[in-house]
Amino acid sequence: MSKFRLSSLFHSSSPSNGDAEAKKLNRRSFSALSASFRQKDYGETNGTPATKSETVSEQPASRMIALAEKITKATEKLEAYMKSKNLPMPSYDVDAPADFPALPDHVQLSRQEIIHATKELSLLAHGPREAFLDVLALTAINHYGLAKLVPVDSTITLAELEAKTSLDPINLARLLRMAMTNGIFREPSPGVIAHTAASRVLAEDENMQAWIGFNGEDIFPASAHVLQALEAHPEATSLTRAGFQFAFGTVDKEPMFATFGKDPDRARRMGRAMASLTGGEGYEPSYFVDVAKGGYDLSDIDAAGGTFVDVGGSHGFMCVDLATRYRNMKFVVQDLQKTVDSAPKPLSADPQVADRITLLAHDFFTEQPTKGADVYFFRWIIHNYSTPYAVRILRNLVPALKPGARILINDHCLREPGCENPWDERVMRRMDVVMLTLLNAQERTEAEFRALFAAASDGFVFKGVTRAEGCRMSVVEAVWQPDQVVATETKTAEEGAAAAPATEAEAPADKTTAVEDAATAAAAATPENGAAAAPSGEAKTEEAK
Ligand SMILES: C[S@@+](CC[C@H](N)C(=O)[O-])C[C@H]1O[C@@H](n2cnc3c(N)ncnc32)[C@H](O)[C@@H]1O
Repeated sequence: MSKFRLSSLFHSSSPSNGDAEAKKLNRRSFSALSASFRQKDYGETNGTPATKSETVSEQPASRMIALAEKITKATEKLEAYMKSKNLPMPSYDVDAPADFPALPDHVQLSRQEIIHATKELSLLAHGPREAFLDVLALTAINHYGLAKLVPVDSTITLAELEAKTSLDPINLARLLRMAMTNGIFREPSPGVIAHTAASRVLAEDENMQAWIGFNGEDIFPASAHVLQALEAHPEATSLTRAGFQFAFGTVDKEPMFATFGKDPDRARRMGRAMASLTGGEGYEPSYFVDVAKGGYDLSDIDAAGGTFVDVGGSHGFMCVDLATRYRNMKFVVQDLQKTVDSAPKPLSADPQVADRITLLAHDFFTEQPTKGADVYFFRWIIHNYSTPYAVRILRNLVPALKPGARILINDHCLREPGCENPWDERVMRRMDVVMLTLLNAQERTEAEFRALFAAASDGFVFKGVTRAEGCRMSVVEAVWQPDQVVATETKTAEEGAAAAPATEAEAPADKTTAVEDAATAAAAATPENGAAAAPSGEAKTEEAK
């Protein structure tokens, strides 16, 4: 029976601290919630999905224990029967039977009890915000705003609800009832609809609405077309030939950001969704800024009054944090013209901070204009691009680099399968596949980052990857050592086929124009922009800092 066990996700790896826990539960981001799987158990205060007989506020802990006991008893019954009949125990070993053996009714009942009770226990352990699993029902409920039409404190009949939507009664009921199987809404009596904690989140949390909309209406259709994209263009490097373009009829026409640039509501939805994902626990800028937390130490550069360039730095929130910590060095935040234009001015209320930060319009597909800086920093940039584009971005630095200049990439860095805790592994690998789906881009392993620098120039000496405890993002570092450059011209010619975009549609020049057109959308995808509009108290607005 060894392979058939409750997920290790439910085991706590460290006891929770009251303040930290409260902070986490208040934080309205999906990454924050998922992080609780890495570090905490939910304890006795967590709610249950409401059932007909029990509500969230009644005896939540006893429901968890009752379910666990039910699972144990039913499992014991099932196992006793199987042993008595000499049946093979359930297993996921390669030679294990693919189907359960036929069981007498009373044993089959035990098996069903295990399935239902583990599902309910799993929902409880996830918490209401993570109950959002089945795509169609959820997307439709979100699209039609049904959660907002159901009163929080009372109930509504299906007929009353139908009168408030354009959905017909049959489809309305079937979508709601499908969602109920995931703890979203409940039907306390036939035809009467009430909220659960999960559907209430859907009614009240705009970040969640954005996340479900982006997932269901953008990522989901794009995912369904990834195979078509891969069949047609197996190299999967073009920004205009991803699943997204096949889904929305824009193959060889425009990258995703350009499409979103034409539709501000859709762009805002993506911005808010991405902000919720990457703006929370495990992704805070402090993991880079705060040396005590394992962040990157810039004291030597600060002491020398050096310069830090944040390439694609949006509105400069990282540099504001860094300049607040390091009081001597200077900062340049580079982004597309429209993003620079929309940045708050001054960037910080503290003139000592603001005066050391320069905002500069720069397209990273052109030559780096800030020469001789100490650090060139890319946060959430390189993972947006397939290798030919990423190499081009790095190579555009070369004319500006002085010996010893550091290039820091702040992205996910994928470890060997199974080395992350299961939840983090899932989050990071899902992000990797979403990058493929939308942009033909990717998350990278250390070896892949190393290869990226090697393809860009021999002058980049790869230093390695560091990652602060509790952070999902890594810092990938290379140093410019021009004496390492050998036969640059020969190498450039040799690697051309591998590193340079092969077709006109893939050429960065193409992409640059499209991205310029879509600067608003691209900017909307940044954590601080999305969070600025969010209701959460954790919003990372510049004003808030
Ligand atoms: C995903 S956001 C990352 C922003 C920021 N580095 C962070 O950590 O949140 C990507 C940023 O790259 C900018 N960007 C996109 N294309 C660009 C280009 N060709 N040149 C410069 N910046 C660009 C966008 O405007 C946006 O601010």
